[in-house]
Amino acid sequence: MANNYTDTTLDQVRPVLLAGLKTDQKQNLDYELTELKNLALANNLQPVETFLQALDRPNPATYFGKGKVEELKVAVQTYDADLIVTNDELSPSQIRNLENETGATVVDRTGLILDIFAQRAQTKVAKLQVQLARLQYQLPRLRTSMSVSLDQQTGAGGAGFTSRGSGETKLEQSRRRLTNEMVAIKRDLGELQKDATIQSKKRQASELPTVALVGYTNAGKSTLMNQFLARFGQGAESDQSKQVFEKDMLFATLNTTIRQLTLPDKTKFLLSDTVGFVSKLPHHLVAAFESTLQEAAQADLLLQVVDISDDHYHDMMKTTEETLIRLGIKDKPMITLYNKADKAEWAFPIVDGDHITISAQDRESQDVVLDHIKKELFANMSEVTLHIPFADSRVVASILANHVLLDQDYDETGTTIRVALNPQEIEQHKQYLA
Ligand SMILES: Nc1nc2c(ncn2[C@@H]2O[C@H](COP(=O)(O)OP(=O)(O)OP(=O)(O)O)[C@@H](O)[C@H]2O)c(=O)[nH]1
Ligand SMILES: [Mg+2]
Repeated sequence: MANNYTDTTLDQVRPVLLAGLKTDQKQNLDYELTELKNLALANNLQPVETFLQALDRPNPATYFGKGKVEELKVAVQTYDADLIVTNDELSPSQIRNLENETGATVVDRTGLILDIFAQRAQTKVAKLQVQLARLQYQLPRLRTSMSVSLDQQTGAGGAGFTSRGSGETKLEQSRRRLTNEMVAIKRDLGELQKDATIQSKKRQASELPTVALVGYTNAGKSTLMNQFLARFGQGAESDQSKQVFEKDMLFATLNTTIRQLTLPDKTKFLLSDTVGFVSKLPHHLVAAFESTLQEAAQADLLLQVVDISDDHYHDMMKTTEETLIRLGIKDKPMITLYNKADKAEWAFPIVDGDHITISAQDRESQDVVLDHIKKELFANMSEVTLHIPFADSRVVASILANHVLLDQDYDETGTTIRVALNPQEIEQHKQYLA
């Protein structure tokens, strides 16, 4: 099967061949290839043709079988394409052999994702995390680039050492350089993340519940965050410069932003926005972004944002679920937001249990989402009557700073108030229970 991406007007971008294996009946190749194509486009590459082969298992030497390798070699010349992108992560020797056989540079899905992350990284932490992931990916592959020329000289195709002496020493030097760099990055990240840990502890101490936006990349998480910030952010946070970055592109967000929202009824909670997911997220990247991604693990409630205008939205939801499990996040309360209903031409807002169809920019949708968040977060609140002596009147003030007053009365000994509190707060104020 060959897809023709006929848009050849973009001559400034590099033509690229996509190639993948079908090894498993259950595999959703169509979804994976659409993703791969989008990842390539995000890297300014123009896919010109897709090559697929059904194999029970990848060829250990060249990943593809002999015939397909030959086809790729011909296509490299036909399209004058010097790049092949593969759907799976290849071993260093598979990449090297495929490069030798086809005469093109081979980049696997992991390499492609790492390159996009590298282009997008803005903050110091994100830059260090991406660089760490890249070095970890490069380390076992060092021999690839070094030995391409060596193999060509000696005519050796298979794995193994093709050179001793100066070449190997250089390899050793490169390895040491990479390893040293990785140690330095980890140290710097450790320092920067110490601050983050302190802030996270402070947040926990503030006892405000946390809600985390999660989901596939480009689903609309940051857009929703900005809409809420503009309406309920803390003073300056509703100003444009304090908004998070939202854009129609893969991996617009690479860092985590947490902000406090205060609703008109005084309800307060923290909302976090973080990196989006894609299927087969490289494990080096997950490891390097661990602390960034862990924000969701700390949350009391997840909001999974789904782009229902994308035909593959079911697969994207599956990818999100799988990624959450990989991060050790399961059994957390979650509200699913079917977003971009305006684009998909679905009716909105529509509530179906914990699934809500919305459009991120629509106020009514936002209100419905907030109602649900409140129900989830404060489901365990109960109305109580407290009798607080005048001597403790600052307790009245502190409760009313965060809660809506349902009823109030006075007598000669103190104030009686009726409010909805959570179990911890009830415990905290139990001496005043009337
Ligand atoms: N039509 C429509 N577009 C939307 C909606 N929500 C978001 N978008 C657009 O979708 C694109 C991606 O939005 P973002 O908010 O950056 O997506 P994200 O989930 O934060 O993406 P990453 O940070 O890359 O993971 C932007 O161009 C938004 O304007 C919506 O409800 N309707
Ligand atoms: Mg975002």
